[in-house]
Amino acid sequence: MSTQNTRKTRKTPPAQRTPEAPDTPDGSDSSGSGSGSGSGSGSGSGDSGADDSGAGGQGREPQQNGRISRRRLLGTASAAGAAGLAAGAAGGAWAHSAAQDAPPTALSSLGSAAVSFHGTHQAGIVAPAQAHGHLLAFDLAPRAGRKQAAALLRRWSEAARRMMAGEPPADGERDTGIALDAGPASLTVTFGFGRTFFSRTGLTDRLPTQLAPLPDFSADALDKKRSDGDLWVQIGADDALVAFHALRALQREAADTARVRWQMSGFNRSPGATEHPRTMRNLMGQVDGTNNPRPEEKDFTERIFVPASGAPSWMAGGSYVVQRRIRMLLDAWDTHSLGEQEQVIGRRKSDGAPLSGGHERTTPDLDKRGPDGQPLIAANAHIRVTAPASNGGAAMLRRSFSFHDGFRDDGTPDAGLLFVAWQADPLRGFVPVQRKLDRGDALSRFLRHEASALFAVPGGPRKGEYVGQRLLEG
Ligand SMILES: C=CC1=C(C)c2cc3[nH]c(cc4nc(cc5[nH]c(cc1n2)c(C)c5CCC(=O)O)C(CCC(=O)O)=C4C)c(C)c3C=C
Ligand SMILES: [Fe+2]
Repeated sequence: MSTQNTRKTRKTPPAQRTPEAPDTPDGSDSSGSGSGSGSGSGSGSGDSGADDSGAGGQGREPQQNGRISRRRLLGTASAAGAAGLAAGAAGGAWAHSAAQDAPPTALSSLGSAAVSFHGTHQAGIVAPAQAHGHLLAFDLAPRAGRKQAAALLRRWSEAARRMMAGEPPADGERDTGIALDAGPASLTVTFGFGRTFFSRTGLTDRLPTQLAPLPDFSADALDKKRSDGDLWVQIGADDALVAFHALRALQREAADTARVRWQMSGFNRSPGATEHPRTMRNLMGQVDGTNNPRPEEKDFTERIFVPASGAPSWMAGGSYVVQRRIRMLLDAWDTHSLGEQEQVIGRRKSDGAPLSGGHERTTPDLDKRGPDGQPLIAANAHIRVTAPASNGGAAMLRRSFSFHDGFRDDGTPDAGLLFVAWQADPLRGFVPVQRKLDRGDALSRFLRHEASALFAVPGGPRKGEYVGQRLLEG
């Protein structure tokens, strides 16, 4: 599978690094050449076809996503301690003077990971979700049409390409400076088009049938002001300032052409926070993302992406994203015992293993019964109701962010999941599964669906192209 490419940038020249600190877990130099000549000197050539895989929601193995340089271990306190121990072991006057005279050594490798803007698919779909995310929709200004929209997408694409490479968003323009000192920190920027974009720009003949409005679900209590929108932007980065810098740069660039309709911010676990890369946890404490489709599965690409021969042609390599703000009733959730909580999902809370036995990656046995004759995974357990086998094979790639926007008037947390699901066709992904959930699974009574949106996310741009060019100029 060819997806967007990844590479490593090196902000810290080799001369500034301690000789004890290995570049990679096995101690080999991840730069390949070892010349450390700045951006693009890493093991990938930037556009060489390296895979942005790693399965959304899965733990981040350096070898899985090719995005991790100088081992993220160095970003942890224990790693900093280990580096200190190594320096101590070298001992003597050299170590002492090196500590005093050498320029400061980078404590973290998080910043140096870069994702390429170019590729078959846009960045920010297959790569694991970053620690910080901003999801926002813009509406075109009343006087803005197709020409202004095209100019905006061109400006946005150039700014995104530059920031994802660790550069300021525009040449010769005063940057805000918010991300100064940091590398790209795995920044990805992803752009999409909502149904209303096509009427605003006179492009209704190019409206994909897949952008038909989602059906009404009985459990929905949607805030229209925080739903839908002409344009969608997803920003993810492993550094909060890098993420905000991108958000601010794109919002400034929109200028008079488009206004923010809504914005939601979320988070995930920081890389390096766990001893080993692990699947994410959500705010209910569950391991979340285990049974996502995986890039190595043979039907992954056809499930998630529009094929090259797909219709409309401008969506080749693209995907459809459903975003929902789902508030969790955490106070109610917390009143339930561990056993009850595990029954709701059908998996163990500690390690995500199915209640039918095994470990996290064991296929759940939906037929297995306990000594009482009852199914070990309850009839209304979330994983039974959402399993592709229960929904005519419907599958989606979930790549969500948790959110916490303070506390509501009643004192309960305004927190939950910014659910983000990717699929080649929402009618074979989100819609049938949500229809089933809407009839009631055990989890639904702890959730409130408060906002919803569906966007067409075109394929990744080729070099020199901007996102959506095939739609706007094709
Ligand atoms: C319409 C689709 C889905 C919504 C909405 C949804 C909300 C939601 N889910 C969790 C927590 C978990 N979901 C898990 C699995 C899972 N969920 C969906 C779909 C929706 N979830 C699918 C398709 C699956 C995979 C099913 C399977 O094939 O086994 C799990 C288990 C671990 C995992 O596989 O990820 C958890 C936990 C929350 C908290 C939530 C809304 C806030
Ligand atoms: Fe789920």
